[in-house]
Amino acid sequence: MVLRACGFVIFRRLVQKPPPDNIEFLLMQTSYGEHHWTPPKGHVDPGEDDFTTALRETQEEAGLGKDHLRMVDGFLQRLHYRVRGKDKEVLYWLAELRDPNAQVVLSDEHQDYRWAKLEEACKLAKYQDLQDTLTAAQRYLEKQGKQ
Ligand SMILES: Nc1nc2c(ncn2[C@@H]2O[C@H](COP(=O)(O)OP(=O)(O)OP(=O)(O)OP(=O)(O)OC[C@H]3O[C@@H](n4cnc5c(=O)[nH]c(N)nc54)[C@H](O)[C@@H]3O)[C@@H](O)[C@H]2O)c(=O)[nH]1
Repeated sequence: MVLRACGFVIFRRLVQKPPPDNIEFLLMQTSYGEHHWTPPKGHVDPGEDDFTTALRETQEEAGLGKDHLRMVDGFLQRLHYRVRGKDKEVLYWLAELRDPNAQVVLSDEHQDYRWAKLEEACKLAKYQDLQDTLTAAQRYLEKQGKQ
């Protein structure tokens, strides 16, 4: 059985800085296990579609709902890694926080969060596949900005 989780790479743009240095990614640190950092995401419930999971988990874990977010079309990353002997697939969509000052509200599952520029975000993310995902998001947004 393949474990499956879905979520959002969420970013905000700082108004006081010019692109591309104005992009910050949201990473959250688990309150359990090895206290790893990831964007909001979680397991797909039985019968639930992937995008609904991503929205639900983002609401539950970060207190950010659909109205807080602007979806970025055309970006979807699939990560594959092993967790406790099982294959896991994680899907991340990309969304911008509409109000860069909107408050993140954590659940019991996380003990800390950070808005981080790409370099710091990659350090927190630690895993190469998640670093690649964040880098792909940054490149995607920079490319969009040039069009
Ligand atoms: N007490 C306790 N409880 C736990 C533990 N574990 C879970 N719970 C419970 O489960 C619930 C969470 O439910 P959801 O929110 O629905 O699901 P997810 O968001 O999917 O949550 P997970 O944390 O299970 O999944 P991952 O983030 O995938 O971490 C799993 C492993 O993979 C590594 N890893 C992480 N990201 C990457 C990556 O991008 N790339 C690579 N290569 N590796 C990566 C990571 O370092 C770790 O070793 C919690 O409420 C807890 O009750 C635990 O160790 N102790």
